[in-house]
Amino acid sequence: MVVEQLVDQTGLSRSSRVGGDAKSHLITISFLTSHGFEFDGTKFSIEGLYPNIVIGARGGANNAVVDFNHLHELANDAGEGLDPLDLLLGTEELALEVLMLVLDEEFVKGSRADQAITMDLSLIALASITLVSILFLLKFLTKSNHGSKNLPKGSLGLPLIGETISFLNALRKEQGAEWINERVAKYGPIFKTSIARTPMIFVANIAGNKFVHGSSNDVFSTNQPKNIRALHGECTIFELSGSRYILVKKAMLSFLSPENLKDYVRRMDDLVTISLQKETNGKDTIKVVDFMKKLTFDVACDILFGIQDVETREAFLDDFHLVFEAFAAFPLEFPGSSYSKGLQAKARISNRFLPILRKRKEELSTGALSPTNDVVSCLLALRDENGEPIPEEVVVDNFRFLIIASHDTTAVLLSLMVWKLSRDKQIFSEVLNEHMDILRNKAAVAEEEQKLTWVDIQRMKYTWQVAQELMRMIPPIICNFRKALKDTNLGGYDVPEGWQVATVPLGTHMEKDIFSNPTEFDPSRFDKASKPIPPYAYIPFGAGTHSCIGNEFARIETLTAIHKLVTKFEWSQVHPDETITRKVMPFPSMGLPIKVRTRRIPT
Ligand code: HEM
Repeated sequence: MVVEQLVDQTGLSRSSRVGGDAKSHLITISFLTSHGFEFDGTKFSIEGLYPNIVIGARGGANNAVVDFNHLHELANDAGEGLDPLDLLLGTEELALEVLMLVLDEEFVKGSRADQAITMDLSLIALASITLVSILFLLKFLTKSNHGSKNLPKGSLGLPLIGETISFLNALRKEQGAEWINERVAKYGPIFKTSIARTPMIFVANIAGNKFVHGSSNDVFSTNQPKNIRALHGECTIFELSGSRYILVKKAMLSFLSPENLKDYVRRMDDLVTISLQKETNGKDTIKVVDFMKKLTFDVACDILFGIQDVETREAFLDDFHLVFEAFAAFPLEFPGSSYSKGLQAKARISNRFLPILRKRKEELSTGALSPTNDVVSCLLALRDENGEPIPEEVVVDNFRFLIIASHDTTAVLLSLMVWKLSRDKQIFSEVLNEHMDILRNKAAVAEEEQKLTWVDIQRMKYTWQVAQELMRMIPPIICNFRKALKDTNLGGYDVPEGWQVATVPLGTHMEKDIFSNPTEFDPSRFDKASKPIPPYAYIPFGAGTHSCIGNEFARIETLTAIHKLVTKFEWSQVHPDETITRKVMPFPSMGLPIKVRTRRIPT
């Protein structure tokens, strides 16, 4: 049963089943070899990387067995829902990374690097007991630290792993709502858990959202969990506070406020038109997810940062993708892990960006460039209360932050829109009518005048309602993190200083007392005339002080791209059953390939 579960849930293939010990974990040789392990007939090792980790093999050449018998038994005895299977039930990559974590951190750390240790089954069993002893000791210590506190109910899982694997697994299958609902049913809308080695309190109701997002900055800060901060940087707008935060935010807002955005509509029209032409030229199939990621990246580079050079953009894009991948990876640094690759990519982005920054600085000093030219120039021209410029690190970190905040989020929304429009004829025909009306109104004017305007964007009401409903059911951002700066009380529970708190949009978005028939896709909920949505209930763009300042930018970009797509092309999904999967961000699982052809507009 355990073996079957492992094989089913990891998707690992195995050529034959050997052993059959229900409490052993089987990993196929092909899986290990494809991840760099070498097999010498009896045992595996990774030459070079991990000379002192060797996994015992038994039953011939087909399977390696990692025996967590004792871990399993002890976890069962503890009766706290601890499941060592979680260790190996993630994706192949996660399984390997977690395996490494367990072997590397707990078993092998103390050994001399030049001494190869063969971990045969009995050694692994012995090590399992040691591991469990350490884990329970840690758990005991963790508990005793907060013994007198009234913490929310919930499980912290295993100290090292917490509930990371089951959480990431649920997201991967777009079952985040189920993961949350299960815990809400068991523990209530405020519950504790531990993700990515960080104890956390999840909040899934309006009162909790209001308390967390509405509190002053001395109660909760937007400081991110360690693994996310390492990827974003220490000086992003989320990590800044006080006057430095206000200074940087004002600079960003000067580019993102609705008044200024009016001027970008034509430029967005140009960028979308050119990108679509390039992408569809000579092709009958395009991959929507890749296209949307590139489009939103190009738009941010061009409009916000004035980076027009195509080669520079492409080099940046590859590294940004590695950083995104790392957000979804188990936060473990070892050569070749996704997390390490993300950190290296982050460093390369900074190095590539620094010469651009220095050139802008020089041009600003000679007057060749105005601070209103782009966000970087604007940040460089800032002076703090002492008349000092802000450190370069702040500019670099916020360049990376803005690209990350603006690009994948909007690419998610656009991909979800195309996915939904491809499979729902009625919604598609209402959207098409809205856009054809706008096009018909422009038929009589000169070509240059046919570009979209701010007024046209305001007329795309129904299309935006579809987008809003998609973000209700599949919010691009799954959690908003806060850190308690002092002991506080949330819904009757103690929140210890230093703990991470996460509001979960799905908690209220799928609440039937707020959104009737929440599993039904109904854009009319967002029609002004229908039942008003209470504050802090609908939070895809967050709420309160730190709510998204790019929501209007995202709206214009989404509506412009959908306008061009529906009016210029007809398309159909290559895989009509394609589902949504979330590796942090929810994208169509196969990248959403569509067959496209130019739309014939009746004369
Ligand atoms: C569909 C697209 C987008 C979604 C769903 C989204 C979502 C969010 C959310 C949920 C937050 C609040 C996070 C929190 O409270 O912890 C946020 C903040 C932020 N977003 Fe967005 N965002 C989107 C697009 C954009 C764009 C296009 C930009 C910039 C051009 C942007 C810039 C920012 C910034 C700077 C913040 C931080 C504000 C602050 O801390 O004061 N976002 N976004």
